[in-house]
Amino acid sequence: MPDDSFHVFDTTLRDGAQREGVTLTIADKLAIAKLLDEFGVGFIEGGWPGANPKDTEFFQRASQELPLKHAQLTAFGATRRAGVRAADDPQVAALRDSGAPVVTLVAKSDVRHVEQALRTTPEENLEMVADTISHLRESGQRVFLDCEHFFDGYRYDPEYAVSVVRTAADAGVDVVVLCDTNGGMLPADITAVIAELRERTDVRLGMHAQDDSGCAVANTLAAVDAGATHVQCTANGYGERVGNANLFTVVGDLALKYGRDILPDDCLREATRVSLAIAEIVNIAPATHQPYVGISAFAHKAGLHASAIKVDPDLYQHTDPTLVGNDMRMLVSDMAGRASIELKAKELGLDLGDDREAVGRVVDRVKSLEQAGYSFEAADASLELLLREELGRQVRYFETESWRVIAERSPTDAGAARPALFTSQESEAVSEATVKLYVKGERVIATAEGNGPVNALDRALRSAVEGVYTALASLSLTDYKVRILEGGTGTGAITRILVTFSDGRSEWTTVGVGENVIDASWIALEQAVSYGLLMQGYPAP
Ligand SMILES: CC(=O)SCCNC(=O)CCNC(=O)[C@H](O)C(C)(C)COP(=O)(O)OP(=O)(O)OC[C@H]1O[C@@H](n2cnc3c(N)ncnc32)[C@H](O)[C@@H]1OP(=O)(O)O
Ligand SMILES: CC(=O)C(=O)O
Repeated sequence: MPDDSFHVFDTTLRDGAQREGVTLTIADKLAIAKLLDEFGVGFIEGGWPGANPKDTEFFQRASQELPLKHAQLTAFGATRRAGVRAADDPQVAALRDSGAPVVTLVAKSDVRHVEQALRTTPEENLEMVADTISHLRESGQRVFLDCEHFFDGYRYDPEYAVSVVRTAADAGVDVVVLCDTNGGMLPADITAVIAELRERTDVRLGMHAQDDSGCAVANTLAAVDAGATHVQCTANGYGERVGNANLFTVVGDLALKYGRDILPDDCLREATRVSLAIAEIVNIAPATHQPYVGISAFAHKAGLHASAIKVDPDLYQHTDPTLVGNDMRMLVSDMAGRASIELKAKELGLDLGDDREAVGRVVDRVKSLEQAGYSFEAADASLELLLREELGRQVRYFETESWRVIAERSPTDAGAARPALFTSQESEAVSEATVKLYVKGERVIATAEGNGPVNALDRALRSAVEGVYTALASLSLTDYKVRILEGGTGTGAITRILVTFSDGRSEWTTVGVGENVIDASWIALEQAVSYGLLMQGYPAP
C-alpha cells in the first residue's frame, strides 16, 4: 500500500476532457472517477468548479455519490485575478467551497505569460500565487500548484520561474508541479531543468507533461529520475491537443520497471479493464496498440517470435501481461510458422497431438489463403474451422448446393414526382434469397426476404437449418465489415468480408473472400453459423 511519499495524480476529468471530441456528462464523470479509484490512483482531478455549471454540480454530487476507497478528489482552478483579494474572488470561492480536500491551482511561471496573457506585473503574479495558496490553506485544503509553461519560462527567465516556485513553497504549497504546457520538451531538457531547480529549492516537485513532442511518458519518467515524486497523467493519454502522459503506461513503467510501490495491492491488474471501460464511456475506440493495456500489446505475429515464445514467453515479452490484466495472443497470418499454429491451437483449446504434418498443412493453407486475400488475424473462428478440417475433425452441419439473391427496388408510382438525389424513395429496396442445402442428408430449399442481400441470405439459411438445429435461433449476426482489396480495380476488386456472430455471451468472427461481395459474404456466413452450432454443443457430423 503506497503512502504519501509518491503521488499518482489523474487528470482525465479535467485535462482529459480538454481533448477534441470528448464531452462528458456528470454521470460519465462519476463513472470514470469510480473506475480510477478502483485502479488505485491517489488523486482524481474532477474539473474546474465555478468555470461551468456541470463541473460545479459534479463536485456537489461527488461528495455524496462517490465513496472513494483510495483517491482524494481534487478541484482545479486558477489563482485569483489581479487586483482583488483571494478571499473576494468568486473563482477562488468556488474552489474553497467545492468540498474537495485538495485544490490544484494553475499559475503563470513564464514571465511572458504574466505580461501578455494575464496583463499584469511579475510582482502582482507572485502576490496572486501567495495570496491564493494561503487562503485555501487557511480553509483547510491541501494545495498543489501547476506551474504553467514552467520549462519554457525557465529557459526564458530562470530567476522569475524559480521565484514563483519559492513563493509557493513559502505560502505552504504541498507540491509544485512543473508543467510542459506546450509539450515540446525532450527528456534531457526535463532532467537538466529539474537538476538545477533542486539545487535551489527543497519543495516537493511534480510533473505534468503534454505529449506534443511524443515524449510525455518519457518526460514524466525523466522527471521522476530527477527527483519528482508526483506524476500527473490521464487515462489512455487523453488531453488537450495530442494528449497527456498515459496513466497506464506511466504506472506500468513505475510499478514494473522501477519497482515502486505506487498503487494499492492488486490494483495494477485492473489496468486493462479500467482502460477499456473508460474508452467506452468517453466513446473513443480503444487505442489497440497502447503499451501494457492495448489489445495488441502482447499479440505476436512473426513466426520466429512464436517459436521462441513456445519455449519461454519472456523471450519476446518485456513483462508478464497478466500483471496488468492483459493476455498474450497469437496472431496467425502469412508470417506464421509451425510454432504460431501450435500456440494458437493451444489458445483455442485444440489438441494437435504430434501431428506435425497437419501443422505444416495449416501453415501452407494459411499462407496461400492470405495470398488470395484472406486475413485470419481477426477471424479466430475461421482459423479454428480450418485447423479442424486439417486434423480430420471437419465441422459440416450442412452442405451448400447453391444460393441465389435478387435485389430490387419496386417502381415508384407512374406520375409521382421523381425524388431528389440523396432522399429515400417511398418504395423500399428489398432482397430475396433462396438457398438449397443438404441438412443431415435431406435436401432443403428455403426462401426469405431481407433488407439487404446478406440479411436475406442469413434469414434463408436460418429457415433451412433451424428446424434441425434449434439453437440457431439464439445466435445473431452482430457485425458485418467489408474491405475492398486492390482498390484500384473498381468493381472488379477482391472483397474481404468479416462477419461477427454472438450468442449473447461470446462473439466469434469469420472471414470470406471473393470477387463477388455476396459470395464472399456467404463464405463467411456459412462458417459463422457452423462455428456457432459447434459452440452450442451440437456434435460435429
Ligand atoms: C494549461 C491548461 O490547460 S489550464 C486549464 C484551462 N482550462 C480551461 O480553460 C477550461 C475552463 N475555462 C473556462 O471555463 C473559462 O476560460 C474561465 C471560466 C476559466 C474564464 O473565462 P473568462 O473569464 O470568460 O475568460 P477567458 O476564457 O477569456 O480567459 C482569459 C481570462 O483569464 C485570465 N487568466 C488566465 N490565466 C489565468 C491565471 N493563471 N490566473 C488568473 N487568471 C488567469 C486572463 O487574465 C483573462 O482575464 P480577463 O478576462 O480579466 O482579461
Ligand atoms: C496545467 C496544465 O494542464 C498544463 O500546464 O498543461
